[in-house]
Amino acid sequence: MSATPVCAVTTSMAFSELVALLTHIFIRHGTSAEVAAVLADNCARAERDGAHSHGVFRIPGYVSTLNSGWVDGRAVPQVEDVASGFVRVDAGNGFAQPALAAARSLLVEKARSAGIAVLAIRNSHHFAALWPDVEPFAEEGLVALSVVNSMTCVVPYGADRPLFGTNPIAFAAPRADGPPIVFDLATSAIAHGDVQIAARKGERVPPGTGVDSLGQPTQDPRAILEGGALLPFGGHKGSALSMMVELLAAALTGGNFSFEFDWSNHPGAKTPWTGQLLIVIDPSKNAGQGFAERSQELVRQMHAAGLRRLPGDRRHRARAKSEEQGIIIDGEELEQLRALAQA
Ligand SMILES: NC(=O)C1=CN([C@@H]2O[C@H](COP(=O)(O)OP(=O)(O)OC[C@H]3O[C@@H](n4cnc5c(N)ncnc54)[C@H](OP(=O)(O)O)[C@@H]3O)[C@@H](O)[C@H]2O)C=CC1
Ligand SMILES: O=C(O)C1=NCCCC1
Repeated sequence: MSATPVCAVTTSMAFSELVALLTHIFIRHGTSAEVAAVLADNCARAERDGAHSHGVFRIPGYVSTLNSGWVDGRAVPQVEDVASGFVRVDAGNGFAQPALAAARSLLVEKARSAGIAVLAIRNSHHFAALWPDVEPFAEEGLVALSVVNSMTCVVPYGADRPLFGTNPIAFAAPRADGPPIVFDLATSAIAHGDVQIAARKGERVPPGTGVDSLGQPTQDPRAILEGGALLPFGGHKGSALSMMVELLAAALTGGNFSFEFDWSNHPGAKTPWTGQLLIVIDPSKNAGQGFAERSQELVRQMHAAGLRRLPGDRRHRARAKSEEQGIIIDGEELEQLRALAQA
């Protein structure tokens, strides 16, 4: 499919066409071809699935981060086989996804032989959605859980100032008669990316998501971004999960806590320099339990109880639509991408 204008302000692109454009932009701004391929695929998947806060919206941020020298787009991840169930990767100040790609086969081999394996990625940057990291494991019959910490912008429940990142948690599990069960959520009441998008569109954010520079509740995204902060989802419960993410993604991997890095010497840098942890489980080790059938039964009962939308359903609907009509890109965003491809 070639880029076809859908109307005055949007353009439809095939997945492969978007990947090619993004790959070109990444290489143009200093990544190796290997890194560009991984990041472009990751970002195009997000756009395809309607995960706009982590789709092409992020490309100018990747570019300014690369141009600032904050991240090494040519880093070659170093994979270490640490123990029977533990793999460690030093991402070499590169992005986390190429580090995961480098360690993936060893991680799966260990999970299949020991029943469980942990991947700890440090010295890395994660600027994307987490579900593309976990979903493929469930497509292979494995259960995967991942956490990443991001930059300080969330006030812990009961505290006076921001300390945690928006710290997402993603989970994927196979099921018998459908796509894997996947959820991926920020532990803040709203992702930072969605606050930026609301600010750009001149929209307000939902109540209870953020505070201004005086700590007063606000629905003005600019007040949150300019000196204000976000709140955890679900009060003390989301705050506890966010604390857990700091421990698993930073303390356990050797990465930075959300408050431990300072990009002030790298103007334009946007990606946090933190850590990522993945836990992969082979459910077949619990012989005879038929995990995928049991998860299917859970889904069946949830639907029987009246549930209309499972986590992941909206993404799969968006994916099906993109596969039918192409990925719809906003005209201004496409212009910006083409400019970055030339710059
Ligand atoms: N790299 C980083 O440091 C960070 C990345 N992020 C990313 O930001 C993205 C967005 O996070 P967030 O805004 O919290 O995500 P959402 O609140 O939009 O969605 C969270 C999860 O809940 C599901 N969901 C949403 N609404 C419903 C509903 N009504 N019924 C059932 N399920 C529902 C979603 O499924 P569905 O997708 O189908 O809508 C998704 O799995 C994530 O991909 C996350 O990884 C966030 C913070 C930091
Ligand atoms: O949306 C968010 O929150 C973030 N996304 C990418 C990395 C920084 C935080």
